[in-house]
Order: sequence, then structure tokens, then C-alpha cells
Amino acid sequence: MITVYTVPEAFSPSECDRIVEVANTATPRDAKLVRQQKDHNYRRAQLVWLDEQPDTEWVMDRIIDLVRVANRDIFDFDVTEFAESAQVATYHASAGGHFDWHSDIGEGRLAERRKLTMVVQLSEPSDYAGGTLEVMTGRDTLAAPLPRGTATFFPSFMMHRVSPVTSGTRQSLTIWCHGTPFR
Ligand SMILES: O=C(O)CCC(=O)C(=O)O
Ligand SMILES: [Fe+2]
Repeated sequence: MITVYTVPEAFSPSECDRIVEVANTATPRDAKLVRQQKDHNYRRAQLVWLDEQPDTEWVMDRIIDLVRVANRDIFDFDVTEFAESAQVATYHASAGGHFDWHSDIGEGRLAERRKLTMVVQLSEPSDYAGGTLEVMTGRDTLAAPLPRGTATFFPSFMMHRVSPVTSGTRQSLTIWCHGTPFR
């Protein structure tokens, strides 16, 4: 189904703490776009790829369970693999954190095979202002629920953005599921 689907409390507060801790102690990279070019006006965030961090296999195990259920119950997409690492993005208000409107499907061997996107809110809503994940559902946009640990799923072709973070810091966990490109 073509929809935005939310799972409250997909990750517990202590699981969010553990993921944030890994991300905050790793060496971040500036966010690169699907075609690997840097364009800071388009996206400003720091990224940590979980598969480069030790002791994070449990995160992937949880992701696999969540995605399996969401895809079985809601999307029924022909997804076969996670071809890219999960990433933790950190958007600082002080660094102009945001991500302009985009689709996750792009050119390139991996980006063209993205089908289902899952984003988990890792920060307490009171820790930041702005930084809303918005998904375009046609004429309207839908704001992803803010509570920490909430997972929001949407087809990777849907346009979405993270509005500018105006105070504090927002962190999120993103994973893509891949398969035969849509046709
Ligand atoms: O941080 C978010 O909420 C969304 C991240 C995103 O859209 C992406 O990494 O493609
Ligand atoms: Fe995205």
C-alpha cells in the first residue's frame, strides 16, 4: 500500500540511548547525498553509519523484525535486502541542520533499488524545535509523530524533508530496504 505507517515505541528509551551513545562517540561524517556530492544548502547533518560501529548488530536485528512486520502487514513490497547500512543523522540547530525535500530513490546501483524507508526518532521532542520529518502525501504533508522511539515507514519514492532545526539537536535512525526497482 502507498501510505505512511507509524509504529509507536518501536525502540525503547534505553535502546534510543544506546544508539545515540554509539553515534555520539563515533567520528561523524558530513551528510552526503545519494550521488555522493556535498551540497550543504540541501542537507546539513552529520552521519554515522552503524555498520562501521562495534556492537551494533542488535540494532539491525531489531530493524529486521520491525521491517518484516510492517512490510507483511502494510506495504507488501518486493524487498529482498538491506543493501546499505543504517545511519544515524544528527541535525544541530547551530549548524543549520535540515534536509530539503527529496525522494530516497536516486541514480546509482544502491539508491535506485531503495523501496521502503524507515526513520526512527531518537531524540526527546523537548530537546529541539523544528526538525519535523514531513512526508508529502499528495496535496498534503504529514508530520511524523515526534515521540522518541517512534518508527515512521514510507515508500522510498515519496517526497519528504526534515524542516530546519531552530534550537537544540535532533537525531534520527534511517534504514532503507532494497529490491527490484519499482516498475
Ligand atoms: O532524519 C530524518 O528524519 C530523515 C532522513 C532522510 O530522509 C534520509 O536520510 O534520507
Ligand atoms: Fe530521505
